[in-house]
Amino acid sequence: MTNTEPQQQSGGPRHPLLAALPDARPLAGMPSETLNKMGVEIRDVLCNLLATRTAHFASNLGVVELCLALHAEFDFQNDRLIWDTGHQIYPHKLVTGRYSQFESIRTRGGLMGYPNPAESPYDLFMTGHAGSSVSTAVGLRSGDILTGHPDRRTVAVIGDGAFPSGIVFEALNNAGASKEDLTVVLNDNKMSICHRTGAVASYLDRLRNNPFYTGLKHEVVRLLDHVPMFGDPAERLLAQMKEGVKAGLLGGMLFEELDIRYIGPIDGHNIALLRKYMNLCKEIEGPVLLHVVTEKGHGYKPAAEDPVFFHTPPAFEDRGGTPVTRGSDGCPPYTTHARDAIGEAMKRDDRVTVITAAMCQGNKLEPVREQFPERFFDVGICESHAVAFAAGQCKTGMRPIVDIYSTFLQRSYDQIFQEVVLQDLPVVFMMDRAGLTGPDGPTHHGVYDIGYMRLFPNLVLMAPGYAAELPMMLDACLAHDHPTGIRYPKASALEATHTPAPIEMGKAEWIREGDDGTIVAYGAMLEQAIEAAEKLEGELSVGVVNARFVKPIDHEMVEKSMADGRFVVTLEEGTIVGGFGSAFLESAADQRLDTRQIHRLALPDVFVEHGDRSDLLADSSLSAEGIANVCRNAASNVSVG
Ligand SMILES: Cc1ncc(C[n+]2csc(CCOP(=O)(O)OP(=O)(O)O)c2C)c(N)n1
Ligand SMILES: CC(=O)[C@@H](O)[C@H](O)COP(=O)(O)O
Ligand SMILES: [Mg+2]
Repeated sequence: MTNTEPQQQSGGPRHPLLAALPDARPLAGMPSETLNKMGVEIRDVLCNLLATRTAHFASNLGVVELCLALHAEFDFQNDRLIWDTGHQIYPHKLVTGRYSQFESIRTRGGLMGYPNPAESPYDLFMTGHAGSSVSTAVGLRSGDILTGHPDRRTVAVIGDGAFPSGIVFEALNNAGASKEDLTVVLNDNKMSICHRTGAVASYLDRLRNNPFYTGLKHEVVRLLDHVPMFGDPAERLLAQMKEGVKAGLLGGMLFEELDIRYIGPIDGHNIALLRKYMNLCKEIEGPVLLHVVTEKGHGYKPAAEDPVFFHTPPAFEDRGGTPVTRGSDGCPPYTTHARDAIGEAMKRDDRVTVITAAMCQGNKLEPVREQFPERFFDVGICESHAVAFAAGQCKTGMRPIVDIYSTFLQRSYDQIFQEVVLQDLPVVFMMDRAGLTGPDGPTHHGVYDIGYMRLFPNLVLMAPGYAAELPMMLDACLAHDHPTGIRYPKASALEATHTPAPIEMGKAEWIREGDDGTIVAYGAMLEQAIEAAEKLEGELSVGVVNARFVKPIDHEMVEKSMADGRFVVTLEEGTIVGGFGSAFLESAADQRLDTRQIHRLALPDVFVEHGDRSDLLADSSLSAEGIANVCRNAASNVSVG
């Protein structure tokens, strides 16, 4: 499947070099040719993995040589290594003693798809959000000095997509001033998930054209050396230009001016060269930025040609060099409905804009980008900026939609507070992936937004229970002159058969009435609620409410659902702490209702692991069967006097 197939030894293991590695230490003694052979094995493992499941692919293919060179030149049992974001961690896992468990990656109970300190001392932080690597590396260096370990070296590897995050510049600001030893490896593959955007991207493009990389440096410096240093003013001007040009040849002036030595760009697929420059970095005192050029998807041609699709492709089978994916089944996901609703709103009203923080592909916004290029904004992995930018647009009378995954929106909490809700600006937050994200796990589950958003005054928060509601909700948000938010999970959207009640701010929708109890679902859990009520027919008469709003919550609905001592089961795909169930309890308590009738079903107050979404939901009784059982218990246990 790889361009360079590993040689199967008769009767031997398929990946003899990887299989023989207890940890990364033996790499130090290996010649670069052996490491190249190990690289072939790693790519073979990666390609085979993708035949079985969706996983991060192109980014991992691109860092194989970089990973091997790093582990050959440093000892990360003692030294410190942080992979920014962590989605490109697979080669690192394969060489740090986890080859034999690798088959389990991204499955329940198996290896995580991100760094995980519980798995290995080689993984220092559990991460999945981009941008923090340089900061944690600067902190590690500082702590190692304070605790008497100045011998330890510190390396952060950060991609060009993550690099423009504001926090990276905060860290470089600190690193340059501290003058402590630190190596930042900038892995420049010209890609974020989509094509990278912004001025830093253009700067990196210019650095790539640097003669140092293109091989012309020696030649140009030789020519410049023939420019006379003394003589008439014209010659002196030339001499000054010579120094300027030389500085330009070295490139990286942006970093040099911050007291960070810039080296590169160098070929990130040449292990021997990488090792040479890593050694140079070790020699240099103070912070160094090593600019490494790689190809995302390197070693598997289709991935190199289409790194956007192959960032996290669905499982595919390689048929003679052509990847063949299985067709998807089921109803379209909420994300598709959200995208269509955004497109329609932009068609109708030219004040509407959409802002993504580097997730155009994940949010399926490509057609919107094509149709409305002047009102589509990809600001890069800069969520805080995205929100403040939206606030600025809003002030001018525009109607921005901020389309960000729930978990990544956490990065912009203060901008939501200060720039948007405190100003009461009508920004619309579309919180995609609000719920369990399956194999990505705890770094990516969007399970906190209900709690963290509902604290703010002015903000109206809602969640659709079925597909047709999403465009109705977006229209309601855009017609509302205050901040609003809509949350929806990574799941296919229920195609409800009833005629939806019109959206009225703060009003729930009754789906069916019941004499014994009521299930009140916030968002996509409505599907399981309806199924549970149907299962219980003949046993219990259970009503179903589509709550629609967590803020303002429908107090009348709360009162009515509990009337005559009926039990209530609240449902949400979010943490039990401070979520919809809590809002329901608060409303019931404020109305002096008997809160013993209320049972909250939500995700537990722990970090939920990675795994299949429906399995993880079932663990918390958030399956139709689980909900039905809770209703049965509630009916038999709750006695209201
Ligand atoms: C804060 C945050 N926002 C968005 C993402 C989603 N995301 C994961 S990887 C990625 C692209 C990263 O690009 P780069 O750092 O260049 O790594 P590459 O995949 O190119 O190797 C994005 C946008 C994230 N993980 N964290
Ligand atoms: C590493 C990262 O943050 C993204 O690649 C993320 O895994 C994408 O998630 P989706 O596949 O749900 O878009
Ligand atoms: Mg990149």
